[in-house]
Amino acid sequence: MSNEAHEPESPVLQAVRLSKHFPVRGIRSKDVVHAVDDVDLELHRGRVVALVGESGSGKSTIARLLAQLMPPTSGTILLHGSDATARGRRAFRRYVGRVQMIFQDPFGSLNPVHTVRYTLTRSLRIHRGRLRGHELEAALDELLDRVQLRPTERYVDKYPHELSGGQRQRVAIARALAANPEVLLADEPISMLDVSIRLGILNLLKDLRDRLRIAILYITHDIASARYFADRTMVMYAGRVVETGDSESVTQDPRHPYTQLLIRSAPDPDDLEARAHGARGEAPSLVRPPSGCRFNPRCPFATDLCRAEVPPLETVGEGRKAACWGYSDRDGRPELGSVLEAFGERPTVEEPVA
Ligand SMILES: Nc1ncnc2c1ncn2[C@@H]1O[C@H](COP(=O)(O)OP(=O)(O)OP(=O)(O)O)[C@@H](O)[C@H]1O
Repeated sequence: MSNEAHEPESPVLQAVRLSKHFPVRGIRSKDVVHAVDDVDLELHRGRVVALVGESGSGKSTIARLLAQLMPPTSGTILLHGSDATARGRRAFRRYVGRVQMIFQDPFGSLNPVHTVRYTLTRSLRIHRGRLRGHELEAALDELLDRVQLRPTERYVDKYPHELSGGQRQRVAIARALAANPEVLLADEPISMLDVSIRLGILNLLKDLRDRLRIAILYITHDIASARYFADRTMVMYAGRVVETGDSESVTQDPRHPYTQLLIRSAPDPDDLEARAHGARGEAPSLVRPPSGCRFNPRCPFATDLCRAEVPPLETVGEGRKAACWGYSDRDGRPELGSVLEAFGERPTVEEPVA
C-alpha cells in the first residue's frame, strides 16, 4: 500500500529539507551549531504529528522555523503546496493567521496586566477585524467555550494570576483559536503543568483536531504522551530525523537503535542521559557533529559505514521509515541486536500520561 492510504489529503503545511545553523559567538568564528539538518515534515488536516527527542535535538527550532519566527538556513516551507516564506509584515500577519503557536510556559506567555477579555479581544481584532458589542461578546463566549472554560462569564474578566496553570494554557489556546488557524504548533504544551491536568489539555487538543480539523505539531520529550495523542511520531536525534511512522508502531516496535533507547528509558529522560553518557560517552557536539550517523558514538552496533556516511530515511514497514544502515543492504552494514542487552533492561511504562 502506498502512503496515500495513510495520508489521504495533501498536507496543509510542509517542510522540505529544512536546516538551521546558528553562528557560534566569538570573534571571527566560522563555526555553526547544526540545530536542524535536512528535515522533511508534513502536517495534515485533522492529524497530530509528534516530534520527540532529547533536549537540544532541534525540536523547538523546527517549531520556530515553521512559525517563521526566524528564517531557515536552507530548505522550504510550503503552505498548501506554495512557498510560504513571508516577506514583509503583512504577509507574516496573514501567515500567522493560519499557523499559530502555543508555548510551553502559560505563565510567561500571557501578559499579567491584561484580563482574559483583553487578550482574546486583541487576538480577535488582529485576525478577524473590528468586532464590537454583541458580536464581540459572542466571539469571546465561543472561544472560552471551545477551550472548556465554563461558565465563560466566570473566566472572561480574570487576570492570569487568578487562573491555574491549566486554565492559563486554555486561555493561550483560545487566543490561538481566535485566528481560526489551520495549524497549531504546540511546543511542549503540557510539560510545565501539574501532572494531574496534563491529560485534560491533551484531550482538549484532540477535540480541536477532531472538531475543527486543525493540523497539530506536538513537541514533547515524553514519547508516551506522543503515543497517546499523536497519529504519527517523528523521532529526532541531534538535529536529524531518525525515525517516523504511526505512533503506535514507533512506540511499540521501534526500529532505530536511538528510538529503542528512548522508549526503554521512558518516562525519565534524565535517566536516558545518565545511562547513555555512562555507557556510551557524551551527547554529540552540534558544532562538529559526528560524521555519518550522528548516533554512531552512542550506538552499540555502529560500523565503519555508520561512521562514514549519513544513513538516509528508508522504508522499514508500512508508512514507516528509519535512518539506520542496519536496514539497508549495504556492505558493512551493522548487525542490529538488542539495545536492551546493550544498555541494560528497564521495564517500559504502560500508562502514557497520568
Ligand atoms: N538562537 C540560538 N542561537 C544559538 N544556538 C541555538 C539557538 N536556538 C537553539 N540553539 C541550539 O540549537 C540546538 C537545538 O535547540 P532546540 O531548542 O531546537 O532543541 P530542543 O530539542 O527543542 O530542546 P529542548 O527540549 O531543550 O527545548 C541546541 O544545541 C541549542 O543550544
